[in-house]
Amino acid sequence: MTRAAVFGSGSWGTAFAAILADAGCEVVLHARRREVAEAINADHVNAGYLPELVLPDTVSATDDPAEAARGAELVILAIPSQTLRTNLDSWGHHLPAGVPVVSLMKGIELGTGQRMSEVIHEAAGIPTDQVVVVSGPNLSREIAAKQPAASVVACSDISTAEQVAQACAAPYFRPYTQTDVVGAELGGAVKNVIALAVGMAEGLGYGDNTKSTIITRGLAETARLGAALGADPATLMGLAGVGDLIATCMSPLSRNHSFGVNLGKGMSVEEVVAITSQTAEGVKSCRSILDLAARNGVDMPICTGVTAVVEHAMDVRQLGDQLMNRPHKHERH
Ligand SMILES: NC(=O)c1ccc[n+]([C@@H]2O[C@H](COP(=O)([O-])OP(=O)(O)OC[C@H]3O[C@@H](n4cnc5c(N)ncnc54)[C@H](O)[C@@H]3O)[C@@H](O)[C@H]2O)c1
Ligand SMILES: O=P(O)(O)OC[C@H](O)CO
Repeated sequence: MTRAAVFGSGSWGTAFAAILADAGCEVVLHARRREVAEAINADHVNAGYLPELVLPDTVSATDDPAEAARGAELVILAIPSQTLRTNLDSWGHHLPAGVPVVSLMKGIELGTGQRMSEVIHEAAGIPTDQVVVVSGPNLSREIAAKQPAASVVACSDISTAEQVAQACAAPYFRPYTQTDVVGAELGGAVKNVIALAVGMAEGLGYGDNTKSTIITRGLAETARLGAALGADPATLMGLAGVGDLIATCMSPLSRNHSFGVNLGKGMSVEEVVAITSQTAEGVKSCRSILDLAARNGVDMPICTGVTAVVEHAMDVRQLGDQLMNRPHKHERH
């Protein structure tokens, strides 16, 4: 039985712990707060995040990172992107050597413009051929309800990707292996910003033509960034690209989508943050994605507009006009 350590006991870390357990792993979940770990051990439920999910007996929890990491044959990281480096600086030295380290995060680090796999490599010294990315249309509440879904397991070393895919293959969770780590990570990070834009459009009262237009042109700007950074275009047409883009942009369960809806309805960023208890990665990563695009000479008009709204440089009601009134161009450019 593979022993897996999951760091981050929020929505996705908890749902992924259940996937691993249902795939036959013994799982230790690391929670920052002792009372959360104790409640999970006592009740087999993480009430603050996924109260409807009863965790199997093979999932236990601890607030001690050394204890979580001890003997792990597989490490999973499911914490907010902008706090990953601080977390790894604090307990990354406990991670066992020579085991796959899986990123579930969907963001780009502010300041450095690094993808999460790059942060893991740099901050925890994990060799790149042991860093794995799992990304796809995986809304945690649907996964927790054991509704069928698939995902991409990407690693530069295909045998490591296959090892991780084997460990997380559950009856309701179907992994597909990949070697395009860059494409998988960009698809996951940029779709959050596009989902904010779709949410804003919905909040402003626009319908499905508008939303489909944003999704499709959002995919176009993701593909341009991917091309500049060496991603395989096919990855962005797959589960980690268009698959996740559709799920996140269309679902009321998406935190990014919901955040955008509230902005479109006229709430301020601060007001939405105040009522949002979970991570909406696009709000922080819009700036880092835009900086990464600028450094690579890539035009990302939807990300530019979303960032302007998030940073108070533009009223949400101006976003549509700004996007519609740009010079006309060929669809492929
Ligand atoms: N929830 C989903 O449906 C889902 C699906 C796929 C990917 N993801 C990605 O997984 C990552 C984690 O998302 P989530 O939904 O589990 O988030 P969440 O907000 O539900 O949970 C975040 C977890 O990280 C912990 N954490 C550690 N250090 C922290 C810090 N300094 N500040 C705040 N929290 C800290 C929190 O305690 C919490 O357990 C994100 O990058 C997200 O985009 C989420
Ligand atoms: O709730 P969101 O917007 O963070 O999206 C969750 C997942 O990334 C969907 O695949």
